[in-house]
Amino acid sequence: METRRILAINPGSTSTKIAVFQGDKSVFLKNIKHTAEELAEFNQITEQFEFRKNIIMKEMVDAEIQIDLIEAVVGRGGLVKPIESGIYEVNDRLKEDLRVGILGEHASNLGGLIADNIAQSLPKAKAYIADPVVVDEMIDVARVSGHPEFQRVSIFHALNQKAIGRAFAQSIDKKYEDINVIVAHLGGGISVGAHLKGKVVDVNNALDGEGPFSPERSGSLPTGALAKMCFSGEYTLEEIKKMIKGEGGLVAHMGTNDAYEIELKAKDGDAKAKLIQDAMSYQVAKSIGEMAAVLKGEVEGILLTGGIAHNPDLVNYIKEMVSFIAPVVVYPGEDEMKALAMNGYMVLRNEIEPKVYV
Ligand SMILES: Nc1ncnc2c1ncn2[C@@H]1O[C@H](COP(=O)(O)OP(=O)(O)O)[C@@H](O)[C@H]1O
Ligand SMILES: CCCC(=O)OP(=O)(O)O
Repeated sequence: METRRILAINPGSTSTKIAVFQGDKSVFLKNIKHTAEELAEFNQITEQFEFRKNIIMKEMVDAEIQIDLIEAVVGRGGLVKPIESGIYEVNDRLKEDLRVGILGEHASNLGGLIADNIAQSLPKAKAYIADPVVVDEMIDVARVSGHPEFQRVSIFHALNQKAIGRAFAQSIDKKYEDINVIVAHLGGGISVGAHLKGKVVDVNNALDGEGPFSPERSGSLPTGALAKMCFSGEYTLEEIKKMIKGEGGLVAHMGTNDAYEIELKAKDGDAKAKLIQDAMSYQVAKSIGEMAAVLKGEVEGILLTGGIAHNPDLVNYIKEMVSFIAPVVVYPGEDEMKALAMNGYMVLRNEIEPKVYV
């Protein structure tokens, strides 16, 4: 029996997920949900460090995990500099970039920081991040926006999108690097990526006002109206930023980041809940159509994943709009915990060399 233990830490915008693996077997998995009110008391993501770390430690103590035996702590990577896909050992430069949020603020910035803090308290553990949200494989033409002052950037659920792309490829006995797929991750944020033979050549910036709206993000907004609002004198920059991330999307329309609550309300006959849920589904389907054009229609599968992919009404809405492109396959939830842990396990087995963040 494999004794090496790996701790995977995944701070998301609406949850903190933790898993402990013994070798390649999951021995503990927990998803702690955070309400919008609970998180509203923190002005900056780094202020949530103690809150989220304490939850992780308490859950492991309650579950009687032998913490001292953990040899690798792998956090979901955050908004560091754009980097290639892979696993990176946490070093001082990485920590500094996560702390200042060199590309912005997101809960995943805490992944590497908490992993490092926990690893340092253990006798033989090292800390890593894997496939952070800034994995950048975009083609040049996709980077150009409508004004040279603005460049499109790759910020998305890279870890889960790639894990699901690989799982789908395996299910059809092909290699991820040989097929084209469109992956829509439907979580606290929503990203829709065009995977061209193993590279995500275009994807919406899921964090900062691009693509479909999500439980807590506005997605693309009418630019002229937004500019006017910015200079109306009625809002501070912080307030506008919150409209785009944190208090946009479902939170703004419905007062909650819980898509399940909206699903139940819509089922119960609440017309507003149904309209907003349909609008979110409609925007996801439109983005999938865009990515089909990026892949010139050569699409092996459209893969829906993330917590909201549990919602059958939303999934059916999207399927009706996009099934003409390619078969739609649903992977509710995510494969991030396993992906994080397996990256750590491969390092422990010397099967892969962790990359150095510079
Ligand atoms: N069984 C379910 N049915 C419908 N929606 C769900 C279900 N489980 C989770 N969700 C919704 O998924 C969203 C969170 O997705 P998740 O991928 O866990 O996000 P994140 O990692 O960004 O916090 C929440 O809005 C939640 O309400
Ligand atoms: C920063 C892009 C990834 C993202 O949106 O993650 P969450 O859905 O966990 O917020």
